[in-house]
Amino acid sequence: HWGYSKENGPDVWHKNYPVALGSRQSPIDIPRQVSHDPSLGPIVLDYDHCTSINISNNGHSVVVNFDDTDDRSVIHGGPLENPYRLKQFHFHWGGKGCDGSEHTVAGNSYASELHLVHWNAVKYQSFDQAATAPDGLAVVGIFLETGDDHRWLHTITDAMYMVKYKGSVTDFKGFNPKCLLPSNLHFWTYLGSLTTPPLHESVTWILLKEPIVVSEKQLGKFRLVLFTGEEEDQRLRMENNFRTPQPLKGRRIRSSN
Ligand SMILES: CC(C)NC[C@H](O)COc1ccc(S(N)(=O)=O)cc1
Ligand SMILES: [Zn+2]
Repeated sequence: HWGYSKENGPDVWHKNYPVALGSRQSPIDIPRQVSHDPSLGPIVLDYDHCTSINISNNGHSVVVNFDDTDDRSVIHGGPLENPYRLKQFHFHWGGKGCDGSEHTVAGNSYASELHLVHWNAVKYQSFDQAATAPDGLAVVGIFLETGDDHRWLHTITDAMYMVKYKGSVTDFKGFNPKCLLPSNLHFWTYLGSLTTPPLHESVTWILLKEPIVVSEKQLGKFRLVLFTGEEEDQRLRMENNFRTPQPLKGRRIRSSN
């Protein structure tokens, strides 16, 4: 099965997922100069009646899942022609003192990257169906840099204790990811893919320019989570669960204000 080690990591994913060598793969490096598109309106995250359900360890990341049976939590505006429904969010991070973001900015990585995953419920009947369509998904990427404690991240890192092992899941209700947003929503946007298998080329990426700040101590709690299940002999710490930047292949990246 795919993972992030030498024998099953990003460099060999193309063997089982040939789209890994495709023309709109993610993540990418965001160059210093990006064309500013004044026609790009602001993105709006309507998460007021947010409905988180649980938090789980899927063996690749820690995921907070949402009830996506109606349009209670949606993102719209920016490059999007429809509202997209919030399905889950998860993180990618590095090892102790090392960077672990997936996208880079002018060649620079951040300590971690948060992905808020949404799907186009106007055009498609389910997340899995939307995930195979070129306009099916919209993922908001938020960079995490180290500094002071993040005032709300502890609710997530405390819950991570409960999902130490692959396959574990625990209740996680009433969490509104709005508390994880930076102060301004200026963004870059481009057409890309899932950054893990099945690597479907179905994602409109919306990357926020302003990182949020979390402490090294809080990031350390991410690394107490394991890639491996409770019944496995090996105990592999979950860290460096990121794919490195992929070829741009002529794609345009647009910048909001
Ligand atoms: C059946 C298939 C579509 N299921 C997909 C699976 O849930 C993985 O979904 C995802 C969702 C988001 C991402 S990322 N890192 O690009 O935000 C990667 C994989
Ligand atoms: Zn991700």
